Amino acid sequence: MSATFPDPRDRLIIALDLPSVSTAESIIARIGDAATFYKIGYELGFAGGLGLARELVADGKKVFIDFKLHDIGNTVARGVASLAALGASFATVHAYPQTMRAAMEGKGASPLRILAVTVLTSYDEADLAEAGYAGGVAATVASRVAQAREIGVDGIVCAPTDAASVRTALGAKGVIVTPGVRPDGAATGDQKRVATPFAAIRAGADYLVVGRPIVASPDPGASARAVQAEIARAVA
Ligand SMILES: O=c1ccn([C@@H]2O[C@H](COP(=O)(O)O)[C@@H](O)[C@H]2O)c(=O)[nH]1
Repeated sequence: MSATFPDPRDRLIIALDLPSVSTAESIIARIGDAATFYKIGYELGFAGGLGLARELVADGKKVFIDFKLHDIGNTVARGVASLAALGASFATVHAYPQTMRAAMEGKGASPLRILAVTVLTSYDEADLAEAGYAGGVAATVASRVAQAREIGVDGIVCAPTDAASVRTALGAKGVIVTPGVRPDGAATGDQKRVATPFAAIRAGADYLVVGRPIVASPDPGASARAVQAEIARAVA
């Protein structure tokens, strides 16, 4: 693991994949102090969520902006500089070398950590082949992690099922963030490479991203605390 976490709450990142700021605010209020870290992606980000991100930062929460940037270098660097100014803790880019270099340049001396997305957790071997990548999931993840490490990116987003091999390739220094996390019995939805919170932490993940199993739960605070209890069991 690349960091120490005195509080298991800090290792859970809740994905606010919700249609409006008011819906997100209501879920955040119900979760209360059970969460310290929120992720904002396309759905909420394109519905006014960047203002909410600023408010969360002002309230002392950590914010992950998950727009998975990929564009010409100048555009990526300037976009990342704006996310650094917003006070985000994490931001994602696709793991293409030019994009990763531009993002590292754009963040400058800010504490924003750039995470490179390897192979989406909704992809299996057939999806990757259909997208034109012949090498298979494990080899593609390995080659992207090697390039990310060479460039000096701060961390990696990968499936929990890839976390052990990514940790070996990355060494102790890089951060590993795993979406595709599902408590036992939770619906997988469109996620294809999944594991439980316990297994993800044991495989070497630093942070777990969990969305629907928490934000669509009848009691989001209790669901968040259940994931954190599993994280605590995994590190005990
Ligand atoms: O490979 C990836 C990269 C990012 N994500 C994001 O994580 C959450 C997962 O939400 P769930 O509801 O827990 O499935 C979502 O915001 C994705 O955009 C990912 O799933 N896989």
